[in-house]
Amino acid sequence: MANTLPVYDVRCAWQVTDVSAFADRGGLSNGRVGLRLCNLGGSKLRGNSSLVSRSGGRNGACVGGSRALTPITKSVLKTEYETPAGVEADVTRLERAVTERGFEVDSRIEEELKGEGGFRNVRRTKLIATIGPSCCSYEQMEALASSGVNIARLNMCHGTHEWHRQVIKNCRRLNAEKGYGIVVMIDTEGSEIHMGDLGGVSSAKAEDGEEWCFTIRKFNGPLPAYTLPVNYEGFAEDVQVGDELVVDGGMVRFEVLEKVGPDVKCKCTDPGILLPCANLNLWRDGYLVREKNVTLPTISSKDWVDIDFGISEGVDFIAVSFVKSPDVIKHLKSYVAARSPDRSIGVIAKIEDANSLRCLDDIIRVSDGVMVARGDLGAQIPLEQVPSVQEAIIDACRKLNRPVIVASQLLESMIEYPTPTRAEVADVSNAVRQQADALMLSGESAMGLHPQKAVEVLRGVSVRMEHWSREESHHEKPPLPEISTSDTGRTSEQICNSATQIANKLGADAILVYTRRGYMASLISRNRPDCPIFAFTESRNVMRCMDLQWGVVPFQFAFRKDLESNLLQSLALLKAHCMVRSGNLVVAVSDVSSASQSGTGVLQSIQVHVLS
Ligand SMILES: Nc1ncnc2c1ncn2[C@@H]1O[C@H](COP(=O)(O)OP(=O)(O)OP(=O)(O)O)[C@@H](O)[C@H]1O
Ligand SMILES: CC(=O)C(=O)O
Ligand SMILES: [K+]
Ligand SMILES: [Mg+2]
Repeated sequence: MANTLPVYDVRCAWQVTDVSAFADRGGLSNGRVGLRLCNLGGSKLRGNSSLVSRSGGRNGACVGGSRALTPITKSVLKTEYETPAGVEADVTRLERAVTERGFEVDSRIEEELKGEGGFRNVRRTKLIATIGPSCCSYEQMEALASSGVNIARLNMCHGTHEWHRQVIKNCRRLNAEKGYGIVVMIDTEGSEIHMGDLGGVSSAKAEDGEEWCFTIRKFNGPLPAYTLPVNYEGFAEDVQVGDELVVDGGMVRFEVLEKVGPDVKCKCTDPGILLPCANLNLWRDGYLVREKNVTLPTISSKDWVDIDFGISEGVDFIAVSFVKSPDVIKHLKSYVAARSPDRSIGVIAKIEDANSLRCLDDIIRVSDGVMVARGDLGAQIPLEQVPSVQEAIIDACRKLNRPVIVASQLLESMIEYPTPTRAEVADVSNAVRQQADALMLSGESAMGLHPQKAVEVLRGVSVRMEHWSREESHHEKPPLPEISTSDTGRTSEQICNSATQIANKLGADAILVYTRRGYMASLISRNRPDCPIFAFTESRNVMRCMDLQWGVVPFQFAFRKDLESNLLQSLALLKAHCMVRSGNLVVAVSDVSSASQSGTGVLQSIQVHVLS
């Protein structure tokens, strides 16, 4: 079998290993493995479904799947906190930049601003890439970063802490050596019902009509044929004969035939590729069976270990899977605040559990951001509801002033193919048009064949659609409801709303905001102004956290005594570095309190400045 492989463009060793594992398992005949590899080599066989069946669903390319290579090992709870790896180098570089140059900004943005397009072409939608075996080396990550990735996501369902630590190190190194501002997000596994690992192989294929056994028995090493382990002890008790078992958001489906002790015998009704740790959902008489998942903790004991790992590594965001209520987010936020008193870590609520839709606003209010996790969400609510729920979540986040990420299957076919489908481009465009703060790649970057191309597609589509939306809906934005409750909050909010209106009316090139914790930057971003938002802050931590927000370009900068001095000083620096030009018009606001000359209180103002 292996002899046939070199004929084709098989790109890296793990794919070959993987295929042999696959072939050994007897999942596919040798001939078909050969054909699949053919396909991995490029686009020539595209659409030739008689040769390459895509009935494996979204994971049709999963001979390239990778879990077998990075088995999950048991992690050890870290109680002592070390200095997060590489954070020091990153901080030192930033401090040096701030002292030597007076400010710090992501080198990629700096290049963009110096270029032809200047302000106008700055991408407003932020890009997130899940890091996996296809893109985890320093060079591969550099390629993704140079194509515009703002945030690296680490899915704690896969890989060891050692593996994740190395990826985080690569991020720090890129920031320190290349001047990038890559932000790090971890994503918890959650304890919803899912399959265990597949005894060391990276995937298995279930064919139509085959009988498989889902079992709560534990195995060490290879699994018996047609057997799949389930992580949840109550599984065999909870299922009923006739239930539909939906795997991985609908990629494979089974019907429950019979229960025998710890084993549940099922018949495959929708064939496809089974991946380790894939989520399982039960449907009965056309309804999702919810009871079982309600009793499982949102943050499992493994998740707490992973969260401790994230805190000790100095990550910027923690995304929580299968959030059901606001309480868990509140709990985690206070835990993180106690464990990491000097650095804030943003907590992102993933909306993928049907229960979360009943208390969506409350969840959004207590979170630092939200993710529309369409993969699992699509298994818990009817698929045709996903687009309207996505729009509702985006709107709710805008109203409540929280950043929102649209995730999963944006460019799913690019796991295999070098170009996206037209439908995928339309889906990405739609999310950009809805003005989500960020778009996220999952398998496309983690285990796909074209991670960099996928990022480039997101970037290209974002810039194009943002441009088009600005032209189309100029000044037609409906007013947002007021969100502030305190007097100072209301003042800031009105200042930001008015600054945006002024900037839009005057066709400003940028809004400059001087902000200590990023709140004012978020209030401006919430208005989705026509021009980019340059957000100056003193804190590196705030700078990183602001990078999730739509249209915000974060700068680190040492504040002067008042808005006017900050404005003049930062413009002089930007001009000296060719990032602004004569004739540029900027609107500036600040939450850095400046005592008025007469000493009678704090003055907030909007300044308009045309560069000489
Ligand atoms: N660190 C990793 N090591 C190995 N494979 C990975 C890693 N991260 C992601 N992958 C692969 O990429 C696929 C898609 O990644 P993604 O993060 O969307 O995970 P998922 O398991 O589908 O679940 P979810 O996103 O709902 O947590 C995974 O199924 C896995 O095969
Ligand atoms: C991202 C994720 O967890 C999902 O779509 O299910
Ligand atoms: K996850
Ligand atoms: Mg999910």
